[in-house]
Amino acid sequence: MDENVRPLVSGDAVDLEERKIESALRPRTLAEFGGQRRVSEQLELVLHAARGRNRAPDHVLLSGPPGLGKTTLAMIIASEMSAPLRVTSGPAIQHAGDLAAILSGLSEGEVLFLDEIHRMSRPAEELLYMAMEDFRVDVIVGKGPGATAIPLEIPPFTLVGATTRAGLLPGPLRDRFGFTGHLEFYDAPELEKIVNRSADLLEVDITPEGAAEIASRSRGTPRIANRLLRRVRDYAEVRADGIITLALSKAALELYEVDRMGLDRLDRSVLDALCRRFGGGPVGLSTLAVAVGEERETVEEVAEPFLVRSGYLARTPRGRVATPAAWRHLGLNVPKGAGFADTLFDTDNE
Ligand SMILES: Nc1ncnc2c1ncn2[C@@H]1O[C@H](COP(=O)(O)OP(=O)(O)OP(=O)(O)O)[C@@H](O)[C@H]1O
Repeated sequence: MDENVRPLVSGDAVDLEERKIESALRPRTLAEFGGQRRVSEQLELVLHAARGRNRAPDHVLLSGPPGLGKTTLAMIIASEMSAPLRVTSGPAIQHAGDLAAILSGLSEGEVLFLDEIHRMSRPAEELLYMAMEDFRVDVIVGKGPGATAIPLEIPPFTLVGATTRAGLLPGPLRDRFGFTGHLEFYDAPELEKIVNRSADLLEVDITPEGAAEIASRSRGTPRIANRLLRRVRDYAEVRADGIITLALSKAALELYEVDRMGLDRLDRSVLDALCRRFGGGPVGLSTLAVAVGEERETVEEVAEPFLVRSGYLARTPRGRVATPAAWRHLGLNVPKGAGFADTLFDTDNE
């Protein structure tokens, strides 16, 4: 992503200090984990039962847009099971051997968190099938026709896979998870609680209205709520007396270009390109991404879920389409007959 246009709310690069704060704000137990009531309750049951049987819980697949708590839940699973946690990610596992090395180093009951599991290489994926089901991997020794497979037992472990794209996971992989939880965007009261909890941990004074304002502009995402809180705190400390009130939240978020619907620069530039350059669409995702100078994945995974959910953008079989709400949000007149007929087809196809 281009540094100059990195938006405040959807950018994923934070400096070390910010990372430390983010980590300090992570809930440590399911009881502390606000929202996602259904997934939380289901998971609580799975973990409770596993503890009762003194066995590693079934493998868990967590899906949903970035920043909703997948990593946090993986950490909670490990801590609720009093088990060690090992963290890796799909892009880091390019060869089956990389995965074999990780798996063979696991201790009994360990939780292996595999982020972005949909980006793992195919050979590694096939190795994972056997490990998940039989707690065994075949280590290939040698090359070519002389290569032999040596079976290697691995201790029972719990895989926690996380993905923003559950649909991209092959069926056989998905089927090997005993529990699948889909994380939804948070509603405003849930986010408000998260903002208040974080403010408490950061020892920041905040009024209920100030917290509500930050929550309402956080795109249903705790990571964004926490990040906005930190920026508003900066503003409060530098330009005021340190107390986050409604007026102060509004002024700070305006300065950071987060509008009252929670749209940031990236979101607005996607809508802007869609409406002004492509007449509202339909336009293919790749073309749209080039027009806003972003990676296809950034547009699809960072901006679109919120734009679709907020009713500004629709995915149709022929491409992305701006809805009348998008035109209005940009202060533009809605053109007559601007191809909204397809908007009922919510599909990933270009
Ligand atoms: N339910 C929650 N209650 C309180 N804070 C939360 C909750 N969910 C997430 N957070 C906070 O939001 C931040 C982001 O969460 P997390 O890293 O778990 O998201 P993620 O879904 O793994 O994102 P990504 O897919 O980008 O890795 C964390 O710092 C955590 O403090």
